[in-house]
Amino acid sequence: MTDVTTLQQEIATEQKHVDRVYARVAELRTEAARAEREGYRQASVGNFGALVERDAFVFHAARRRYLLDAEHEGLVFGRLDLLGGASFHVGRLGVRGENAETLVVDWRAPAAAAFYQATAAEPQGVIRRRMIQSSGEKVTGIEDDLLDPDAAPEQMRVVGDGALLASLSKATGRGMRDIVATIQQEQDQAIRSPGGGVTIVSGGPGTGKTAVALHRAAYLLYSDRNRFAGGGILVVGPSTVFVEYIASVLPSLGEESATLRSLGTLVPGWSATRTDPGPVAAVKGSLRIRRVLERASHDAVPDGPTSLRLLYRGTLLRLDRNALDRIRTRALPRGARRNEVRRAGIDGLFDALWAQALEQKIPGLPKRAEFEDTLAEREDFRSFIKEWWPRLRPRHVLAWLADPARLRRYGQGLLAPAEVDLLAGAFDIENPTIADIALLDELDELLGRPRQPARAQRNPFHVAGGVYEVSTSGERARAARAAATQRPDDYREYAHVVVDESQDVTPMQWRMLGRRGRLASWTIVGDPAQTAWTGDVEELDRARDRALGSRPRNAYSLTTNYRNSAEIFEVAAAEIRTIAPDLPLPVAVRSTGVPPVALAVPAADLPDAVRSSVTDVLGEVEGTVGVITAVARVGEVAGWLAEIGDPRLQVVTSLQAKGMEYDGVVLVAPDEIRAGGAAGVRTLYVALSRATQRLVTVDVTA
Ligand SMILES: Nc1ncnc2c1ncn2[C@@H]1O[C@H](COP(=O)(O)OP(=O)(O)OP(=O)(O)O)[C@@H](O)[C@H]1O
Repeated sequence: MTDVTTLQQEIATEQKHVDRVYARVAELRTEAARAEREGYRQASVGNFGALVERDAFVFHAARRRYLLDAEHEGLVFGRLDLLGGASFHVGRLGVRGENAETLVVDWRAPAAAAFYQATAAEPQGVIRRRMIQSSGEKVTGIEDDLLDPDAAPEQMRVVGDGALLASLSKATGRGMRDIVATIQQEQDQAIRSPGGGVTIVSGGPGTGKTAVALHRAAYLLYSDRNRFAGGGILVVGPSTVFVEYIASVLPSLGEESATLRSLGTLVPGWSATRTDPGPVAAVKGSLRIRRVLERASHDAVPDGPTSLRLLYRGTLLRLDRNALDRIRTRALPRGARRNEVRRAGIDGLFDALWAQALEQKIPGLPKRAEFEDTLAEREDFRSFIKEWWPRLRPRHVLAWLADPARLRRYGQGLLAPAEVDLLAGAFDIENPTIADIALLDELDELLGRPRQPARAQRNPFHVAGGVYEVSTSGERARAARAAATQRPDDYREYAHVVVDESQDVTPMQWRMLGRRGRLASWTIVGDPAQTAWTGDVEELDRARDRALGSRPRNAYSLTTNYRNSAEIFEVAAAEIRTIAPDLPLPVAVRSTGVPPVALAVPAADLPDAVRSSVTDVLGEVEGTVGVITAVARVGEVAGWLAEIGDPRLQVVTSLQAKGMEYDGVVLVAPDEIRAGGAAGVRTLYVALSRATQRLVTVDVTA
């Protein structure tokens, strides 16, 4: 133990430095605000080039001010003392003094890497690593690691024990705890993996995969801002609940250039939160469904015209259903995109009608070109085309799958009869599921877009009538945080794509992601043991490899569970061991001495038991409490708890619980989650590993 005076003296030393840093930050903030104001004042002067320069200047000043504000809390969190006597402080932001001397090194800078990577075995020139804890601007604690005792000068003091455990024992509240100060070596290596290629991070529950993914986004933006802020970083998570949960973390990392989406909201115009039952999801997620969709995209429109009749110069020309079908199929060879080849369909009609006209020897028949022009101008012909070959949207075609007869036809030879039965009734275009979104995206590609005449390039600064925009970047600067949302809705040129909980991405979803990452490097984080996928595993690997392309890969694995108490993880581990006895599991580093509670009650008593467990757990933890239950039960359970009305409480399905973290968890009827074989066990494993402090399971007795 460190004696109190030594600790106080060391805190006072650090406080002195921290005070100096905050004084300097206050100056920098004033300078940035002044630069911003000055920039605005120049708005009415100067030529076009000067205005652009001013825009850039204002933008950078505003961004700097925003970062200084955002990173205020706990700005300095570490210090390294090096061989040779030098030392420096590490923090959320790099800060220089008036004479350009370094006051704080940014945690993402190469110089700070040793703060995370040095160990006693490999000190990397570091003698003492110091974690500085603070509240606001006040230093409240210090924890040291002496990495190279032999090199330590006599007067060097070492205080505290176990900074990591100290930070882990804090309640988490809503939103992931910011781990920037306590990143561990194995995590740091994944965070700083090269910006190109594919970085694959795997690890069991609570090993910090999500934390690593988000810190990596922040690191990439820092290390190559031009490339990654310019193109943008897309971060994809499994559900909207999860995306909301992590959304607060990126701003706290000082990053605003990342776009966050769930798999159900990746396609503009759709926001799906509903999940399909496992077996349905497996069929909808499999690559076979792509061929089913392609067939649908080439099929005749339901309720479309079944024949064409035209009176031409007193003679009736007619095409019946078979003829129309033949023309359509000829115009749509495999791979053709219906919305792009409408012209071929119309040409097919002209061919057939012209042949009839010749055959019937219509008196005074003009040349073919004139014949076509006359027809093309006729209202009856035009309205036929509109109905026979309308512009199809993905939603139209997906809706056709709700018709069992069509589904059977499209699935012929691709889907087993039992699979067709499974899918019958599984499509509701008014309320699509998360899996349907990937199908809509696929259909968008299969259908294509009508060819538009090329438009003249617009000068982005041109407003109208020769007037040029002069204040755009003022707005841009104010909206610096919203930069990501300024991209068009269907933006697909991301510089980097981060996929969290990647074990649950289906083959069809990999295709959807692949379309958004054609030019990107990738970070993929996941845990195969947590997957709910019941479909073909090889197919899944193939689809993933295809999306990631031949880019070089770097794999990292994380081995320490920072979330669960050892007591809680033991229960989760026992569950997954029933199907994977040899699976390497992470080590939970923290013990609370509080064993999880396992209740079993008759069905009639379940509501009361759940209510009282939830009330107890809310009383025992300071932060959030998650009630996790099978999908089919969630509405009912939410009803039981409606009266509690505590904002810390969240009722979620076992699928929505993916990636989430709560201080206390009440798991309702775990058997119902387990039902359904290995995937059920994996889903239950996820649910059991969500709690940091308290876990109660409430089973139903027979
Ligand atoms: N080095 C660390 N120091 C302190 N806390 C950490 C560290 N790494 C991770 N944590 C914390 O551990 C918890 C779990 O992290 P995270 O959610 O990223 O894990 P995960 O691997 O994505 O989990 P899962 O696969 O179970 O969803 C979070 O509260 C995170 O802040």
